[in-house]
Amino acid sequence: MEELQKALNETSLTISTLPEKGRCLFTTRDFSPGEVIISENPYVSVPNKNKESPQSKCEWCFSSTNLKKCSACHVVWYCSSKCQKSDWKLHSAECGALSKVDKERLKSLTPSLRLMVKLCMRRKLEIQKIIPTSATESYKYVEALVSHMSDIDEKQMLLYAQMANLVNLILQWPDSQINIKEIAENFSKLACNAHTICDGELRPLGTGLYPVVSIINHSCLPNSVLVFEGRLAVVRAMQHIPKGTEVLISYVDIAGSTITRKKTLKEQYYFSCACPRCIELGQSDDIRESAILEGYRCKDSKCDGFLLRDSDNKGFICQQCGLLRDKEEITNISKEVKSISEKASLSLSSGHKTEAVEAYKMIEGLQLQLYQPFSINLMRTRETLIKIFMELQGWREALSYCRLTIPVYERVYPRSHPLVGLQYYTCGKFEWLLGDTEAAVRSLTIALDILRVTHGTKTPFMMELASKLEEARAEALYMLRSQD
Ligand SMILES: C[S@@+](CC[C@H](N)C(=O)[O-])C[C@H]1O[C@@H](n2cnc3c(N)ncnc32)[C@H](O)[C@@H]1O
Repeated sequence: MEELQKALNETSLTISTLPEKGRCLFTTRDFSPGEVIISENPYVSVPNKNKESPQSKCEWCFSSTNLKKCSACHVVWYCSSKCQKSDWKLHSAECGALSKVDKERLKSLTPSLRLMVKLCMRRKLEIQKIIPTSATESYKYVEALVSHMSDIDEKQMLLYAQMANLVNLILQWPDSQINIKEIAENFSKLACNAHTICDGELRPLGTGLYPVVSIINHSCLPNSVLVFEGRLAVVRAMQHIPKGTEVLISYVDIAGSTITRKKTLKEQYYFSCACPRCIELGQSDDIRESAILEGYRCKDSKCDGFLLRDSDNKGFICQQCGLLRDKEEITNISKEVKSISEKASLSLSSGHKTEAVEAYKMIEGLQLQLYQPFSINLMRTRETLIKIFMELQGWREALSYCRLTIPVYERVYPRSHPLVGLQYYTCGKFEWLLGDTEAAVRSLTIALDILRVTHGTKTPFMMELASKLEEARAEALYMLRSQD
């Protein structure tokens, strides 16, 4: 760790340990908004391949274009010989094992199994000195990661043990070289330390283990943000961070109520969050906010009061006008939403997009009767409608739903959050496509102001955004001049 501490000193960071959090990363100088605090290449990474992201991706850079399959294992793809060469030391070892796996077993080779196979391979190659270690890259930093083995239940433990056995079957190493218990523990480490690698628009591309970035703890009011530039994890300051402050990112979607966030963090990361937002739990402002985000609306459609469960458990009482909303009425609408949701997702997965639009619009209508206008469930339904309308090239409908989500985004995320910037970016793109140049300039300007802090300015994604804005500005100016 001394070696790592020395390397971190050069980037104005220091590792400390707090009894309630374990290891933490602190700043040793001030950081300005948008400044890179730390960046790290993955120790191991693997692209995703699932229903939501079915296309193959380059094993090294995650690109989905110009792909060629590895001719030996037929599992891994590369977009260029440069990427193939960069991955060669690790892949040549993995390739040998994968080529021996029979076709049936290959079908059940999930990204997490592959990530673990790569982790075992990298450890072995480090011991054999085929892959060198450095001050920031070494298996010893994987060993230092928290595993929460004592917190996981028997069922989970059994699952990890079964997965470890599958890894063993793939590796086919002699008994002396394999430690099933260590592999099972590493699965547990991946669950609370690995990061989803996303593109500039925060769409998931893969999973990576970044042992140094993994030292950073969580807050529901983070001062930093983790984004990816290809496979490189980059942590940027979202605000001014004074010297001596703990660097904090958010591990989960911070849009939920305090109860929801705390529950997710406890289930996945085994800690009780005591961040400045979470310590408000149970206070009147927090109760009100939770009821607005996740609770029901008043029976009187003209009243905008929030509802709390009544003491007799008959239903929910509006805190503004005192009306009772019957439990049974709420249950009936919720059941209807559930049943239409099942049909809607079925239509969507089977490619019947027009049918899916109708179903999601019905859900939206029911949710409008059920929830507050700032409801997170309602926002999620509208996000789905935006996605389907984009696929159907229904730009006008997509824009109107996008505009409806922005006030909710601005309420549930800090102003400087990348998701707020990206929603403005989406809105600006629709406005531009629909010829509303002035509105597009407004939306893209807000998007650029937010995203230059979270994403920097030099990535292809940010350069594209900047050039779109320039184009929109030039067109707006031209239109103004031609009106004169
Ligand atoms: C990715 S690791 C972060 C580094 C970790 N503290 C360590 O010692 O290696 C995630 C784990 O850190 C701890 N952690 C992260 N954020 C925390 C917080 N705000 N409060 C308490 N524990 C936290 C939890 O044990 C969690 O499972």
